[in-house]
Amino acid sequence: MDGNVEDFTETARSKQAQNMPEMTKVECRNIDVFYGEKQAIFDISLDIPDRAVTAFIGPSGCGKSTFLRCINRMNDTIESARVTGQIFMDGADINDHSIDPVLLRSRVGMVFQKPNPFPKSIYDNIAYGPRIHGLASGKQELDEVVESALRKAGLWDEVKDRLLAPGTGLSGGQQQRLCIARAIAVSPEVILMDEPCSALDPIATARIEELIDELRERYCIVIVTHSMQQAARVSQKTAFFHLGKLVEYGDTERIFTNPEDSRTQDYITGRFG
Ligand SMILES: Nc1ncnc2c1ncn2[C@@H]1O[C@H](COP(=O)(O)OP(=O)(O)OP(=O)(O)O)[C@@H](O)[C@H]1O
Repeated sequence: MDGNVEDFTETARSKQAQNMPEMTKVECRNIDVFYGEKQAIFDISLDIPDRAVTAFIGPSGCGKSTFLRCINRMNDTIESARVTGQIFMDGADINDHSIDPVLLRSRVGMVFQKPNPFPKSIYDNIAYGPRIHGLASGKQELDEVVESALRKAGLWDEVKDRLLAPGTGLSGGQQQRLCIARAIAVSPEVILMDEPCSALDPIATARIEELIDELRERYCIVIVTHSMQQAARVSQKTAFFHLGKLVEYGDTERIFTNPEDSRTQDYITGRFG
């Protein structure tokens, strides 16, 4: 048979995705976040689409990271933090008492500002999550999961001959792609990225941006960025935050060319922030 079925299905799926109406993956409703007495997020409601990149932008301290951390319940790990409101992923309330936050965090992976590989080999950095979550039944299957994650993160060719070398021995950009591969290895549906390029040089940044563009065909991606150029390059949706409030949210192209709110206009034209 000419061409294989999987290729065909994937092509059809991505074609379908281009033509399909936008599907919401994560619905956030009336989110407030407090650190002790201090309120950091004020009544934010936002629908995040699947198979697209959503950028969170806004001046320092406006609450981008705090809001991002609500999506995988990372704020649960901060003692003073209290979150109210509801977040639904595929219609299910992620704060429901039946949801295991550890499992949730494998479905909603996170990549941080500074690459943070484990002090383990490249192979074990990737294999760690699948082992814990029982996602591979033997050595061969685990090898396949590791290879597949490294390929999707665009790192396989650079590391395939040194899988047992320490992850911390890679360059900064490679370490960040290793962390993306580590998130991918547990088959997430959503990937949260908190300023993933801020510690990288322009070439490594461009490589990560290309990767984000490739990954959006499969995942719902949310990226916090200080770079407006980066938001414009990689995202389809942009949310502008200011003083803990969501000021404006919409198609990236519109936000950057025709913002409705004067605060958004001032921020994107560099008048504050
Ligand atoms: N762990 C914490 N304990 C107390 N307050 C916090 C904590 N984390 C953040 N805040 C406060 O909450 C507000 C929002 O911070 P957050 O880090 O979410 O903003 P941000 O927009 O991501 O900022 P930046 O762009 O500088 O990273 C700030 O006033 C910050 O000081």
